Amino acid sequence: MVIMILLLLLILVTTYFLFHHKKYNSQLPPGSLGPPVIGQSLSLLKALKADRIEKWFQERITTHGPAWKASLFGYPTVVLHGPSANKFIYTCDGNLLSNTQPPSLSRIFGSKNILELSGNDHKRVRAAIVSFPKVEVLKQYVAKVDEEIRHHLQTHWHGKHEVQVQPLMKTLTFNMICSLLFGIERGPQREKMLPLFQYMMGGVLSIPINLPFTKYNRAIMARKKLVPMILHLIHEKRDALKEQTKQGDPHKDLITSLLSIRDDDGSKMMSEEEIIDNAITVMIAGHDTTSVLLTFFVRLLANNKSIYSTIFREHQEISSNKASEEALTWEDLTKMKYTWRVATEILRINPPASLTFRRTNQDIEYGGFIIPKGWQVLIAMSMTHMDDSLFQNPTMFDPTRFEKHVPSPPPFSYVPFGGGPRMCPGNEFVKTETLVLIHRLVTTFTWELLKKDESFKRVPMPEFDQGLLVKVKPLSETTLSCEA
Ligand code: HEM
Repeated sequence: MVIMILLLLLILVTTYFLFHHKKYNSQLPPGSLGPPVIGQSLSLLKALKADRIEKWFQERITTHGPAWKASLFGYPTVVLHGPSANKFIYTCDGNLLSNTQPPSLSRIFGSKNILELSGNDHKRVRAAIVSFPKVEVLKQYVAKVDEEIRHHLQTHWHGKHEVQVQPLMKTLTFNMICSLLFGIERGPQREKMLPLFQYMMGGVLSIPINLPFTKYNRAIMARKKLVPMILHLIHEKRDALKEQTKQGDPHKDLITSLLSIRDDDGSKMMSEEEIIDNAITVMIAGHDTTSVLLTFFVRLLANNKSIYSTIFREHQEISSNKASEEALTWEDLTKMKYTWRVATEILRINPPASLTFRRTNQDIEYGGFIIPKGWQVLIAMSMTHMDDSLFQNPTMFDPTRFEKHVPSPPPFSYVPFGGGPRMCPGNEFVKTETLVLIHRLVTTFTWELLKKDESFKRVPMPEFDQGLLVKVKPLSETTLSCEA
């Protein structure tokens, strides 16, 4: 019954758009909207699952050029390609191109989440969010990140012969966001929250049917349980702030930061509801993306001896100047330049968030075409990453392309973190977590893939079939040859 109603709604929406765009027929980009309702969604989903989206997009770019129409996920869509298309999507005024999420997602994230906001509201909430995960603040937290990572390795890697990397990277990133961004220390509170977040994340990527036992329903129920927990946290942090107004540190964690931030006229910048919705959004936005990068990094080091050796030397050099249990510092991270270039190249070849959608709020002219009001606009960021006019030998893994002396790629061609006013505010946080983790991994363990060709599906985030199974050994038991 529910499926029938959903199908009917889709047919109505599609019919509306079919008639509505008739007046623009000659000005629409080339391409076809495909079979009613389904359009090309199944074919794109299939390509995502098989990790063949570049081929899928390239075939259509070759046929139609850099702008073409299709019907995807229930909406007529214009798909764009190229740095200027990226710039258009990332910098276009929110009144023309909105980032509105489907209502099913807003029920999980909450209606006041940053992704939904535009104009001054977006600026205000974003200013509050970026006040925490920025370099000046993160510098003070390197030892804390290091402690969290060493505890993770001690608990989940030491003494094990085999580990599943991807689920562990998810646990690590959840703990890292809890510790640094929410100020929730290890213990029962975190443990209660973990399954609730997992249900919510499962719901974000599910079919939005709210019936008992569906993934989507579990996500809605999880949000209901999580909201009072976050509210309690907000009240605790507000009381703590009041008690220590003089010596208190407003940058203690993201939630304290959001509570402390004031407008020019001294009034609060964020309501409790906004803090709750954005705490949830930050967790969902940061969790799978970061854990995908870390998982690909572990896989690369197992597969590429030459890169592994160079990284190993970089980190040995840093440890050789420190006492054995000494925590890492910001200065140490600044010496991990090669490691970050490797991460940058991983993000080029395998951007965790592969597609960016927007919706038009009015008819828009782009590249001589009309994109009618209510249509979707889509870019796949890996398409500019794999464009040989922008990156030489794009399929070759080559971190040297990000060396200082090599000219930077043209603006808006390298976009794993998006760009413009909505560019990911978590990128420095990701960098800190990645550098510290790789340092601790390569100076403590060696590992090899148990299944050399373990594949992954994009659903839409890359998910390894067996979670990326690796065999681990403590470094002390391994004779290493560091010859590149
Ligand atoms: C490798 C890890 C990550 C990647 C690849 C990534 C990627 C992105 C991308 C592409 C966007 C822009 C989306 C758009 O324009 O539609 C974005 C936005 C966002 N990201 Fe990240 N992200 C990562 C980690 C994080 C982390 C750790 C956090 C939390 C600290 C975070 C929080 C956010 C937020 C709140 C937004 C929305 C910003 C806005 O609308 O103004 N992300 N991210």
